[in-house]
Amino acid sequence: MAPETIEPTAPPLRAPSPAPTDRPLHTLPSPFTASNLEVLTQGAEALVYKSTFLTPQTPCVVKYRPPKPYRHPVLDRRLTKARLLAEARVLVRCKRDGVDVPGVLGADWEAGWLVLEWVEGRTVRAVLDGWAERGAQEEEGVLGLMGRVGRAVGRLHGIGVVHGDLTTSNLMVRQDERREEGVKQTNELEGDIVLIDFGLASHSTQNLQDEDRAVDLYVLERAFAATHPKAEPLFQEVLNAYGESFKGARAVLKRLEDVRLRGRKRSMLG
Ligand SMILES: Nc1ncnc2c1ncn2[C@@H]1O[C@H](COP(=O)(O)OP(=O)(O)OP(=O)(O)O)[C@@H](O)[C@H]1O
Repeated sequence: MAPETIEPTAPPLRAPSPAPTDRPLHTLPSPFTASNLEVLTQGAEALVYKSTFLTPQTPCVVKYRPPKPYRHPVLDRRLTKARLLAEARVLVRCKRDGVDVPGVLGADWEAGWLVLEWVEGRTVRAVLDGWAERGAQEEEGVLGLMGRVGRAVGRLHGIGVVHGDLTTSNLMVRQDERREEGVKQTNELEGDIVLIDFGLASHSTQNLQDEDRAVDLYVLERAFAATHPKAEPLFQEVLNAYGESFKGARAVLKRLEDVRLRGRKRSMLG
């Protein structure tokens, strides 16, 4: 696809002056309406909604990147488009190569939205918080969960994708479908791991370095230490499973040791 060029008639490259009216910036165009959208999160970059615009029985996720009033409109549109396309491409690639991620159902990069498959379940963060509140028992269940997280990240790295923001909020535990059929899922620690939020992901078959993969693991390790102190001692299980998950995983674990060392030096220097 030919790169977009800024037409000579475009306004000069400076921030536009504030709009004279209080035009709402976060309005999604049709087919989205207030009655088929429910806000899930409001991040700095994106608004994430649960939507029933397809059918009331088929929920989906709408990820909307609203225009940034402080950015030049031409650059803003170009950046939004690039980010949405990058996220959609990585998700499609993952799905194709058997990594469990939400499917892309649609996108309109001019309007700034992406529609993704709804994952029935909870984030690993919520699951581990619940487990800690219940007294951090069922260690075996958490070890199993850790192993599945390690294998899921390994599969991702094995196809040449680095997530870029691996936290326990960006990993979901898919709820067992049997629950919908009335058979209660006995243990919420069970369920496949689904990776979400590929807004910062990068993909490359040639240039992906062990360093990038090791930094991905390091971010996850730090997230566990900061948000789940009770689960941290079990984190080694993530690394054990990761080490077995693809050819080259052990070299990444070796590199992780260097990344940790640099991290420690940095925190000692303040
Ligand atoms: N496909 C999905 N199915 C179910 N829930 C989802 C799905 N995608 C996101 N969520 C929920 O919405 C929350 C926010 O989503 P996400 O992490 O993609 O957005 P974000 O962090 O605001 O995005 P970005 O980092 O790209 O600005 C998740 O933590 C999760 O609870």
